[in-house]
Amino acid sequence: MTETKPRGELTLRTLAMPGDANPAGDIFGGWVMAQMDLASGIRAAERARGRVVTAAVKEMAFELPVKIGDTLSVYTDIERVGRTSITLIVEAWAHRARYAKMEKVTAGTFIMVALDEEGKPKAVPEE
Ligand SMILES: CC(=O)SCCNC(=O)CCNC(=O)[C@H](O)C(C)(C)COP(=O)(O)OP(=O)(O)OC[C@H]1O[C@@H](n2cnc3c(N)ncnc32)[C@H](O)[C@@H]1OP(=O)(O)O
Repeated sequence: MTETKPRGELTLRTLAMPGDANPAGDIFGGWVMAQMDLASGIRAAERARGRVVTAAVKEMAFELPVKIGDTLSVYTDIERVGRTSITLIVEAWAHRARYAKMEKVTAGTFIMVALDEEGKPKAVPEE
């Protein structure tokens, strides 16, 4: 990866722990996706000013591994607001435990949908 600067707002930071890894010390992709989903939910719920749900995840690629002890930072950028949906570009960056550098490890497109109290899609309010 050649990018040196994350796209979007820092939405979530967390630490990759041994319980999230395989015996080789590589963090499970599902754990990384879960952190990205959480960040999408936080950012989209702020924009929707209410409950949201993940409708789809697209174009996800794991380009570099996350290792035990890395700090994972998840950045979100709202690419599009539809009637009820919010599309976010989500990037996960690892701050390496042993090296003072950040690397983009994964990115994906998350589509979140605003819901009303009955769980039906509802219009995203004006900003
Ligand atoms: C907190 C969590 O993350 S929950 C865990 C995972 N997520 C879930 O369990 C969600 C389960 N799915 C659902 O509840 C429903 O399918 C919903 C609410 C996401 C969508 O319900 P639908 O009845 O299909 O709603 P509808 O057809 O009106 O689509 C709503 C919006 O979502 C968009 N959308 C729905 N599915 C997709 C998809 N696969 N890809 C892209 N956009 C989609 C639509 O384009 C529409 O956007 P717009 O209003 O901005 O034009």
